Amino acid sequence: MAEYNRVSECVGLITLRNPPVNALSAAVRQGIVDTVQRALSDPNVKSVVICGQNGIFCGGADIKEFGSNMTGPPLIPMIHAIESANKPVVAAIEGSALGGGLELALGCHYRIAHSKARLGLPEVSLGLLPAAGGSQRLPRLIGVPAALNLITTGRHVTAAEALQLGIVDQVTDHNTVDAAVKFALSVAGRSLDPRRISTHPCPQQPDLDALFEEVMQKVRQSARGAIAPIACVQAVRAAATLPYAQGMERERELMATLFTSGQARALQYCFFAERAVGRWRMPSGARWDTSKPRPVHKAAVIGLGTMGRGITVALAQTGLSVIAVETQEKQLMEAKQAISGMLERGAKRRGVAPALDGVIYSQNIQAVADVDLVIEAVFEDIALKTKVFQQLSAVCKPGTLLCTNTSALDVDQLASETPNPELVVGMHFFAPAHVMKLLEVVYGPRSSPQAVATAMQLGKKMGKASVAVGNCRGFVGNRMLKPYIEEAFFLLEEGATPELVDQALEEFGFPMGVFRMSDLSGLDVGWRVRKGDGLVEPGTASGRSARIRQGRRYSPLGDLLCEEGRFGQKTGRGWYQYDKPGSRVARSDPWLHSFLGAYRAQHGLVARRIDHQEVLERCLYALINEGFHILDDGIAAGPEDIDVIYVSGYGWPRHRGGPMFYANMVGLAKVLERLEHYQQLHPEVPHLQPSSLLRRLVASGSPPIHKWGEAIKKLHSQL
Ligand SMILES: CC(C)(COP(=O)(O)OP(=O)(O)OC[C@H]1O[C@@H](n2cnc3c(N)ncnc32)[C@H](O)[C@@H]1OP(=O)(O)O)[C@@H](O)C(=O)NCCC(=O)NCCSC(=O)C[C@@H](O)CCCCCCCCCCCCC(=O)O
Ligand SMILES: NC(=O)c1ccc[n+]([C@@H]2O[C@H](COP(=O)([O-])OP(=O)(O)OC[C@H]3O[C@@H](n4cnc5c(N)ncnc54)[C@H](O)[C@@H]3O)[C@@H](O)[C@H]2O)c1
Repeated sequence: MAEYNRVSECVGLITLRNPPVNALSAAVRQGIVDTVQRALSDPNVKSVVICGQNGIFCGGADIKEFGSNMTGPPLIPMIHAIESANKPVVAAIEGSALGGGLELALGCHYRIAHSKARLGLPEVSLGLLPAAGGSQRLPRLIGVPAALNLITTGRHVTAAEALQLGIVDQVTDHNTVDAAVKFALSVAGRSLDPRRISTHPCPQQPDLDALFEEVMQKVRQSARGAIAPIACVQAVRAAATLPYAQGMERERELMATLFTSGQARALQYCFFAERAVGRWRMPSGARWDTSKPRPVHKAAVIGLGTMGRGITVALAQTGLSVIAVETQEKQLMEAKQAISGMLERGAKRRGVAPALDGVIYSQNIQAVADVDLVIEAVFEDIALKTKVFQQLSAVCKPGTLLCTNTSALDVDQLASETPNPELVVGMHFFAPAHVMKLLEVVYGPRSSPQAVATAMQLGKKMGKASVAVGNCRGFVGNRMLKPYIEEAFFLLEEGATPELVDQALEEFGFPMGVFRMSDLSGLDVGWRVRKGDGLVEPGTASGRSARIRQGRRYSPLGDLLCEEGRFGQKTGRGWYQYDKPGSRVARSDPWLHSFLGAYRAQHGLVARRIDHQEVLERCLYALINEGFHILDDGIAAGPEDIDVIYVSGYGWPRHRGGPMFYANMVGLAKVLERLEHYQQLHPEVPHLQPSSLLRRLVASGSPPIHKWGEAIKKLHSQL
């Protein structure tokens, strides 16, 4: 709703009231229509101010309404009525003015913003475009290049940048509503014609065609198959080349296509999923809203290799004091230099002072005695980690939370080696830890809810998409990756090339296919894990039996490449070749193709034609199938947790919503049918055997994804 008051005798003050972000729900839109009409028809009112309650102007259209039948007055005529008003209307912007919120403000004649406010048109990240006139008014106000940048990226700008761009007329450090009321009084009676943005032409832009061509090319490249950024460019082009009314018609047409698209559904699902994972729950019944996190002021990182350095930076950047411990002197010196560099570069980017003094370096584990939380990032070796945890338990003050960044070791086992297993959780960061958005917070049966709450809160402070998951081999992300990678290896054996597999996955929307990714992260990483699992048998045994290990199909292709010293980018050779070790540009490698030919011949395999569809089905459905196992096992509390992990940590294209959302879109029955098909062809591959949860969901009528939680509970209670 919107509340109306008369202030300073002749200013009509309209306050949007719809917590938490004053989204433009049907009731708010009706409230605005009614209160604007009331202000305009009151002869005592000379000007109008629109603001939002609780320090936020407006978070835009109510996204929750999009999936339903939309009722209430539409936004476009509502904003048009404001712009056409014969009394000045001033937007008082505190907090955020985003999407429809900024479009509402652009319909006002003036905009006053608080210095801490943020403004933007983020519709593109929801698979939409600013379709309440934003795509037409913003270019008219700030010019085509700046509008293209804001609308195609959806980025939020600070009040200072908004002032510089000309989006707002004034920025205040004081009470924004008071400033806006004062301003409204000062402009009462002035001509409003120059203030109606829709009546302006777009500022002249030389070589418009070349500009749009260049932007379109860039946008297509970075969109990786997403359609909204392209529609955004088309809408701005309409603003630049057509009269306003025709531009609005084009905006409507483009929005009509986007609004009902699967991509918009996927992106809006991601928006809510990212918020839903913060409301974590454990199988014990412990939950986010009943578990109080401990305060963390001082933290420690043990082991300053690749991960420890990034974790130290991430912690220091949130303002924590960090004790960084490394046993090797040379490593410690190198780490100090690397961490300082990262902090300096990060601070420069954010325009703040680097938190160099926030980090204290030490070779002595005793230095961590008074920290509130420790993150261990030493070598992946259970004996070493156990020793470190025992030392920490002896050194740290009572109640210090002990976290491990292990990628694959058993968090429960580590916990059981400490006197206080309830204080132990996994904090699984991804490399580089100060950049990657994802954090898996891994709890074991003995982790206390408070420990989980503390790690989740710390993750949020670091700006991570933090997801609480149960303990199992590979947790959620890496466990699902295993069948995906294995299928890719099998496809090579059957006739595919790394180029074909990668192309199919990249066209699907991954930034890198599985083989280019493997070259980047290093083939030796998986090799070490497979060796540890007793799967690697050096040598050149041939035939089918050489490819069955531990009772299931196994491809030694990755091991054979490692035996050749081909570890990927770092050695300049892997699934592709590189100009030199460390180079990033992958080129097709004739050696690899002859190697594959010789391998198939040696194993009696006949290469067949494999198409993109098969690559996608085998790799992605195997991964999705593991996701269903994970849900069935209770390792992830819901499909949103899996999807957030994949979108924020594994490059799953956001416009496809994550693997479980994708399965829901494809249709569970279809996923099941294809898995059954491939399982018949490859009976020796257990990960192609459809999960019983998938079967049960299909048997219960394939409920939509937001009902899976309920369905899983019901199915479990029937077991
Ligand atoms: C605002 C934020 C920056 C606040 O962040 P903060 O961290 O403080 O809080 P949270 O993010 O945790 O949010 C708290 C809570 O609020 C929920 N929420 C936030 N924003 C919205 C929203 N806009 N709508 C609904 N709910 C919202 C959030 O989910 C949290 O609740 P939860 O229970 O999930 O924990 C931050 O929240 C933020 O960034 N919000 C999103 C901002 C945004 O993206 N805005 C744009 C929205 S889309 C839009 O505005 C579109 C406009 O251009 C209007 C277009 C008109 C459309 C009309 C339909 C036309 C149909 C076309 C068909 C044509 C047919 C034909 O003609 O033929
Ligand atoms: N590298 C990745 O991509 C990645 C991703 C996620 C998780 N992890 C996990 O993070 C952990 C660290 O991995 P990394 O890649 O950073 O390893 P790394 O080899 O780069 O660094 C480990 C560091 O720990 C130091 N160290 C060893 N024993 C120590 C001790 N007792 N006290 C203090 N320091 C000690 C070593 O000197 C070394 O500098 C592992 O458990 C790994 O599985 C790695």
